[in-house]
Amino acid sequence: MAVYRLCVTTGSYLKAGTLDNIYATLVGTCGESPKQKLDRVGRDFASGSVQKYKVRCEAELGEILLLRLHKERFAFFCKDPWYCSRICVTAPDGSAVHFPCYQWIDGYCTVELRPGTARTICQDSLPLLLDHRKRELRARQECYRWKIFAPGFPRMVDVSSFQEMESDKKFALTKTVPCAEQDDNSGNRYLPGFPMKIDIPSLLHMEPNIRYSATKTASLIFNALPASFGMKIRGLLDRKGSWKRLDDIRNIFWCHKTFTSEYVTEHWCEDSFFGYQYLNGVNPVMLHCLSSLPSKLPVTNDMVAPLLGPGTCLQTELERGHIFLADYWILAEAPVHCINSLQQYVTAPLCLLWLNPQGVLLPLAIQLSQTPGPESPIFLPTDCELDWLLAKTWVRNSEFLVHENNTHFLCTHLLCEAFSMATLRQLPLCHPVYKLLLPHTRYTLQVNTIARATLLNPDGLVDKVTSIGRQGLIYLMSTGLAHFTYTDFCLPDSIRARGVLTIPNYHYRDDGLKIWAAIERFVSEIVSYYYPSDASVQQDCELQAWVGEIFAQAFLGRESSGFPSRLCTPGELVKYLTAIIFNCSAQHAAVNSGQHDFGAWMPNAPSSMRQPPPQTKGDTTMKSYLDTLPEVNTTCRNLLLFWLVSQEPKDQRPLGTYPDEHFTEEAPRQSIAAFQNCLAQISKDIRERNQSLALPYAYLDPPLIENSVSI
Ligand SMILES: CCCCC/C=C\C/C=C\C=C\[C@@H](C/C=C\CCCC(=O)O)OO
Ligand SMILES: [Fe+2]
Repeated sequence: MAVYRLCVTTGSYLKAGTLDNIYATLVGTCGESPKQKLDRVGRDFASGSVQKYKVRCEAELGEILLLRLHKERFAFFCKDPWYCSRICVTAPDGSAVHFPCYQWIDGYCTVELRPGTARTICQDSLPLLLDHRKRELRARQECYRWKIFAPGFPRMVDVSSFQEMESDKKFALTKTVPCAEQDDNSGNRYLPGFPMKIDIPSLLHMEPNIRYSATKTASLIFNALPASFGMKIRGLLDRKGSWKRLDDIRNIFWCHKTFTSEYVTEHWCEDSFFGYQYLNGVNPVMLHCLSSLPSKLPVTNDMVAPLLGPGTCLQTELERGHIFLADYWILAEAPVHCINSLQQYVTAPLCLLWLNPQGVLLPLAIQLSQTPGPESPIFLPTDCELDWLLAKTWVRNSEFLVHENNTHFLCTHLLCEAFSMATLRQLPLCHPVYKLLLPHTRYTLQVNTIARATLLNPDGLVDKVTSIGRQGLIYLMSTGLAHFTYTDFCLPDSIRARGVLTIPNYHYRDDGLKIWAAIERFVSEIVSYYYPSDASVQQDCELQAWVGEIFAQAFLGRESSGFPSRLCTPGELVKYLTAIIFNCSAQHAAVNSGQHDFGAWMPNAPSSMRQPPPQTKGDTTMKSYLDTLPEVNTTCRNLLLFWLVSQEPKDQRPLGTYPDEHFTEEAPRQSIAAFQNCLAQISKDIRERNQSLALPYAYLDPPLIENSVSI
């Protein structure tokens, strides 16, 4: 008789425990144990419990290859989901094998787990294990299916398949009809008290392993309700018409003021703060260094000489690499729509900036369209104050649109969703890249599903608050994806290509590069441990299918994007994984967490403009300025969203924390510890630097960065 001891850990999430019966079977190289019920005196599998059981076999099983967990009905009780964290099996000779699980097991089924030692497909030779990999992936591909949101968009998760799974329907693996056109919109409706439509059905059937935890859901609701209730009872969410005075905007939030939101309210008019936001605001990716002016922006030396001062000229400053451009060309053909039944406007400005000898970035000239001419005057800091303020506000509106739709939603949320999907569909649980990436995909499918149901749906929040609405968003994101490159995706390359390596006080760049380097060091240790040669990368067909699927589904197979469609060396793999982890964590934090800070003072980030851009100078009054900014209800609806998404709902996991121990070998665990030490040092340096700054930059302080896109 051989006795194997099992130590079973149930997760400590709310309702993680189960009343269902759990049985176990051990499969080894020398045979299989009988299926045995895991049953002790008292309550089994309570939330947070660690319980020990014995599995008896007639003879020893040899090397343990698989652990089968069977979940079956208990008496007359109905199905009770179980979150199993891990199981440790101790063999009769005292050796221990760890089986990471970290998943919800729903319904009555059998789950087969492999020991925690990570293995690529090339490292497996036993037919049993090769077959297990295949079956695991087939099941995942059946569960997580791609769907097309709109032509030109990265593909996304098909949530209706979870409902279909529940009702055991049969269907094709990928739906090819764009869902923006095919959906039955009957579930998309107004709920009492809500200012926009909500697509309820898509929220109901989330697969438990990608669903927000109860804590996170409760925290999101808890953040939303008091803020929306406060605005509702003051009538702000329903009040149409212009703001009567700029100062009234200060009173939208009385208890959600932050140090930065107050700073913005004080300094928003200053040119130096306008320039600062290109470096350390929520959209720090726009600037390109110019060596000559583009013909579409005919700024002359005479125009800017008063600002440049004596001893220099535009040509000299161009030669010195001190002239930068923010070009909003992408907005030129964006459709516009109506809000509160009134036509809204959009434009595609060009904003020229100068890095002065004191190291301060200042706006030099603004042209509010891509076509120069008498109807598109070039606005200058020397113009009258309100003309210049209005021109800058138009640029801030363009910033809002490009930032929210492309820098934020497309390049972090949607791309990270595609990475999550490919990881779930193409890599088995035992694959080292799965173990590495899974923590960086946590809650991404869920938050994007919520965003699609509340923001991107017809008459959802995007239609209610932005000048371009949902159709404009679809245009902007598909055009953005068609131009997005691997260079843009990799921070060091993007900094180099944009020529912004030496601008002083560019904290996003400095902190971002340190975090990039820390991730790169960590990833290269993991990769070199599992991929000793070029051949080991090239022959890993699961890895190649994963990268191929991302290329096809996220980047729509566009070769000119520069994204790889296959990986040939460990170095290429390191860069690719580093970029994915950086964008899922740090990049999202940099472009997400400051939305309330920089947007609460609405004129700094207006979501829509109600008058056409000025074609002449000297006509702007405070009244025409206020009549151009969004109406009261539009402002408040947008600020509600900014408030909500700037705070990560509870149940956070900061960058580099891996409480789910997917890696069980010593080497990767040491690499994780070294990564954590490195991030702690970066945090210390950032906090020290911030002490001497008038406006601290903390968005890339590692403890404040989430591992994944989860809000
Ligand atoms: C006012 C109530 C809205 C409720 C929505 C609840 C949560 C939001 C869920 C996800 C948000 C994700 C992203 C959205 C970002 C950009 C979308 C485009 C917005 C725009 O163009 O206005 O934020 O992290
Ligand atoms: Fe976000």
